Amino acid sequence: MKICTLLEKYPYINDILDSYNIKIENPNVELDEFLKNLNEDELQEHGVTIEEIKQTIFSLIDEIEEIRDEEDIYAVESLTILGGYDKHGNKENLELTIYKGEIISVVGPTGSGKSRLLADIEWLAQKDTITKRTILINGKEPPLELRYATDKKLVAQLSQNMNFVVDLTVKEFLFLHAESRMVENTEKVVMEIFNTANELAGEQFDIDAPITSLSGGQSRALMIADTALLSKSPIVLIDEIENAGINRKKALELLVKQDKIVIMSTHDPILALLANRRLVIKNGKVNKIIETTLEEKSVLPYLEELDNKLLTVRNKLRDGEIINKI
Ligand SMILES: Nc1ncnc2c1ncn2[C@@H]1O[C@H](COP(=O)(O)OP(=O)(O)OP(=O)(O)O)[C@@H](O)[C@H]1O
Repeated sequence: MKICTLLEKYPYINDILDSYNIKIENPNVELDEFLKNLNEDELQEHGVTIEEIKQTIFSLIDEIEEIRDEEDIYAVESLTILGGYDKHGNKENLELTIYKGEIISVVGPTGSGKSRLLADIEWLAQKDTITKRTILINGKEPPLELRYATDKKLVAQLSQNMNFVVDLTVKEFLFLHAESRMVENTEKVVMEIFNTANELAGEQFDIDAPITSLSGGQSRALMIADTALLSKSPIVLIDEIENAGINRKKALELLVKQDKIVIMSTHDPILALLANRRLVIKNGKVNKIIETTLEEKSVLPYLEELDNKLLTVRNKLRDGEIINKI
């Protein structure tokens, strides 16, 4: 490949050459040719050989390609669920495509199969779960390595009973995660997640608090802020966060703002109506898909008012007050 093409594709090569004071006189020559014509004596002053420079350039290219491949994996535009069979073996007539930035709610009676649907998505099922559903990413079967890789997770899960077990402070935990993601400006990202988590949480917490000391609501607020602002996973599954002690509406807005696909199983009417569409599960299959109309959405303020009233009573109970009128 010619030097000019290489530099265009991998501008970091410039930094390598600069560090050895190598100037490019003719960018139209092939890399091998260019390297062959370097002055060995001058390079010796920098304690490096032509072969070593070649190796450094090739390993840089490999590294960049690996990062680019990974970025491609996370570039999810859509997720498609192809139907399988219900609990009685009847066919599930379903071909549903969900696009990034969409919120889908999953509703249905207890035991109907809501968690199973989320598990199928998490597992990127390929007719190999009890429901025989198939999950496609960008309209295609996802690569096998994605299903088994522990470090490349397309799907992040948030659930009601999630707790931290590591002995770190909030700050240490966020720094560790941000550094492992190799983000630029780690401190800024960490503070953004921390502040966002505090906006979502019912009660505030300190950045130096041990994460094991956080309440359920605070832990979930931290996980949601972390998932939205740091995790690469483009698909987020939420299993019943109704009593999670967090601002649910803000949490959903935050995830959608990051262009994630959000799928949540819920019994909470407010959450269900915040979604663009809701899947009604019956006997282990998606029985209906309902678009949330403007008319349905217009009920939201009323439900939110009711919800706030209930919250007031709950707080009064907690504070040992007597409940009379609301
Ligand atoms: N299509 C299916 N075929 C066979 N079994 C199924 C199917 N769908 C769900 N099940 C099974 O039915 C049981 C109940 O399903 P699941 O736990 O998903 O229900 P749920 O709606 O999440 O209930 P809850 O609201 O109580 O959490 C599980 O054992 C699950 O594996």
